[in-house]
Amino acid sequence: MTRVGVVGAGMIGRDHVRRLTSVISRVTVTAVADVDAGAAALVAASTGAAVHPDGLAVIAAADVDAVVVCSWGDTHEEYVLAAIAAGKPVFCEKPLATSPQACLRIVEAEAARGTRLVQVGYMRRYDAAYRALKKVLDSGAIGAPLMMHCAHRNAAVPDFYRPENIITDTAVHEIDMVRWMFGTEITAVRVLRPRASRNAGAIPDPLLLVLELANEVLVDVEISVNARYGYDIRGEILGENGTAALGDQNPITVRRAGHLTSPVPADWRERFGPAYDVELREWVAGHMPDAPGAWDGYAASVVSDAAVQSLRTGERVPITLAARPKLH
Ligand SMILES: NC(=O)c1ccc[n+]([C@@H]2O[C@H](COP(=O)([O-])OP(=O)(O)OC[C@H]3O[C@@H](n4cnc5c(N)ncnc54)[C@H](O)[C@@H]3O)[C@@H](O)[C@H]2O)c1
Ligand SMILES: O[C@H]1[C@H](O)[C@@H](O)[C@H](O)[C@@H](O)[C@H]1O
Repeated sequence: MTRVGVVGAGMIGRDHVRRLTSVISRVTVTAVADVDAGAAALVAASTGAAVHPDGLAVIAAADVDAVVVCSWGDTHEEYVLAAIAAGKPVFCEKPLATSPQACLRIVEAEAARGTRLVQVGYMRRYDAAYRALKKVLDSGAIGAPLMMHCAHRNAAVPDFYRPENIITDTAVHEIDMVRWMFGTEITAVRVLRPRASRNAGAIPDPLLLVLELANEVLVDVEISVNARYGYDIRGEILGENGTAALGDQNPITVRRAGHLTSPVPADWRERFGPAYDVELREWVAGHMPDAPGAWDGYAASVVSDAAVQSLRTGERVPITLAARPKLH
C-alpha cells in the first residue's frame, strides 16, 4: 500500500485524490494540506487523511511514502525540493516551477541525490491517442517526419490568465508533448499574433507558436483560450510518405434530421480523464522510462520562457539548455 500526502486540494488536487482512492488500487491518501482550510477538509472528509498545517509538514509526515503537489505553480519548487531532500517520490502538477532557474535547482538537487524522484504532470504522454500517434511515427509507417500541426483550444480560462499564462499554463503541454513525440529538443520558438478574438478581453488570443526542432521538423501550435464551443485538442504529423493525426475522441455520433453531430468535451478533465488515470497508475507503480521527469520540466520551462519573450518582442528566440546531468 502506498501512503500518499497531497499538497494543494483545489480542482485538480481533489480530482487526483478521487482517482488515487477510487480508480487506482493499493493507494491510500494519509495526509493533506491546503492554505484554504475548507479545501483540505473536503479531502480529509472523503479519505480520512490527516490535515497538516502546511505542505512541508505533509512531506515530513512519517505516514507519507510519496507526495502529490497540486498547489499553485509558484509554490511547487519549495515542495518538490523538500520531497527530494526527504527522499520521497513526488508527482508535481505542471509547471514543475515558474522559472528555468527554479527548475534547474530541482534538476540539480535530484542529480545530487542520485535517484529519480520527480514526475511532472504532463499527462498527454499517457493519452491513448497521443501514444498511438507516437507508435505510428516510431514505426516509420509515414516516413521521416517533416511538420506537425497542433491546436489547443479551451472554451474559456480563469480570470487570472495574463498573456504569459497562454504560454506557461496552456501551450506548455504542446511544448512537452513535442519533445517527447519526436525525442528531440526544441531549438527556437517564435510566437505570432493573429487578429484577436473579441471573446478574449485584454489578452492576445489566439496565438500561433512556431517551434523549431533539432531534427529540422517544424511544429505550428494554435492556442485559443476562449474558443467558446468546447475543449478541442488536435495534432497531425506530416511525414514523407503519409500523415497521422489524433483521432476523434467521441464515443458517439448522432445522425438526425439531416445532421451528423457529436459532442465536444467541455474541458481538460473530460478530454484527458483516462490519461490522468494512467499517469497516476504508472506513477504509483514506479518511474516509467519515458515519464516526464525533472529534466523535462526544466526543458519545458526554458522553452516557455523563450516563447513569452517572443510574445513580447515578436522575434524568433533561440533556445539553449544547461548541460544535462547523467541521471537525466
Ligand atoms: N495537467 C493538467 O492538465 C492540469 C490541469 C489543471 C491544473 N493543473 C495544474 O495544477 C495546479 C493546480 O491547479 P488547479 O486548477 O487545481 O488550481 P486551484 O486553484 O483549483 O487549486 C490549487 C489549490 O492549491 C492551494 N494552495 C495554493 N498555495 C498553496 C500552498 N502554498 N500550500 C498548500 N496549498 C496551496 C489553493 O488554496 C487551492 O486550493 C497548477 O499548477 C495547474 O497548472 C494541471
Ligand atoms: O491548467 C489547465 C490545464 O493544464 C489544461 O490541460 C490546459 O488545456 C489549460 O489550458 C490549462 O489552463
